[in-house]
Amino acid sequence: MSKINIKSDTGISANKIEVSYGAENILNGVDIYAEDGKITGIIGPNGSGKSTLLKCIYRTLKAKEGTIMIDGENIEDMSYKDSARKLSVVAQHNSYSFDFSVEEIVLMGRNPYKKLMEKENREDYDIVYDCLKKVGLEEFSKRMYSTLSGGEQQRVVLARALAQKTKYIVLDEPTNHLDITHQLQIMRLIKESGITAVAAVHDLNIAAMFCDVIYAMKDGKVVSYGKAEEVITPENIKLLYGVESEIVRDKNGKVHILFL
Ligand SMILES: Nc1ncnc2c1ncn2[C@@H]1O[C@H](COP(=O)(O)OP(=O)(O)OP(=O)(O)O)[C@@H](O)[C@H]1O
Repeated sequence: MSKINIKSDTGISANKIEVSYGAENILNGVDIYAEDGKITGIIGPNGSGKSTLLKCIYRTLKAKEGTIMIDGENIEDMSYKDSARKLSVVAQHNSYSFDFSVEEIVLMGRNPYKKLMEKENREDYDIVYDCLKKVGLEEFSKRMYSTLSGGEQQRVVLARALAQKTKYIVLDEPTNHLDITHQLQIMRLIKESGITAVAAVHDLNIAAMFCDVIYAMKDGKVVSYGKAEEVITPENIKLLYGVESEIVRDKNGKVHILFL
């Protein structure tokens, strides 16, 4: 693999990240770089370390070794409030200890801009309703989150992340639970919003359609990275998943995978 071309003052870089649970190494010196304005995809089989890497970036896990830099600043030197103004998250599993309405959950996206006990204002509500509209859920604002389907819940969590108005977003399988209409809607929304995204994506065709750069992970290491056509090859699919495949191009020239 060639050297990753990192700009030191913009984007998100994960540098030589190592994580272990007990004696088991989960990430073995992972380097990735998410360039401003691009969607960076992370693919790889179950258990390859995608979520673990994303958790280090969104600060629910501290790496044993290595650094995460956002716009040239080490996240360890940032307050949680400051990093939450830069980076929002759509995690893989989202449950709440108490039941909240959809509106209340999306309003949580405004917390990084509030002082302790400060009330939401008109602008916050306008942002919340604009984001609910973007994910097609404005009619659901008063519904309780627990009563929504898995796909509707996923879109609420995305609306909350968008309401945070960050430059960067981390998404752990954002199309999980979504039917194909909503998978395409959500990925287009992320692409068109111009937000810089780092996303773990299981569906290789979705990754090929929407990601500008793809990193392929296996056993806690990056084994390939580049544009979709460089990474999504029959050889890499065999290496990652042990499956035979054929790559064809759709009418827009995007790679499309046929599993054999
Ligand atoms: N808290 C933990 N304790 C022990 N092992 C863990 C813990 N969290 C994750 N692991 C292990 O780390 C490995 C990587 O997990 P991770 O969730 O990062 O994989 P992934 O690539 O995101 O997988 P998936 O595609 O299934 O979501 C797995 O083998 C998992 O069992």
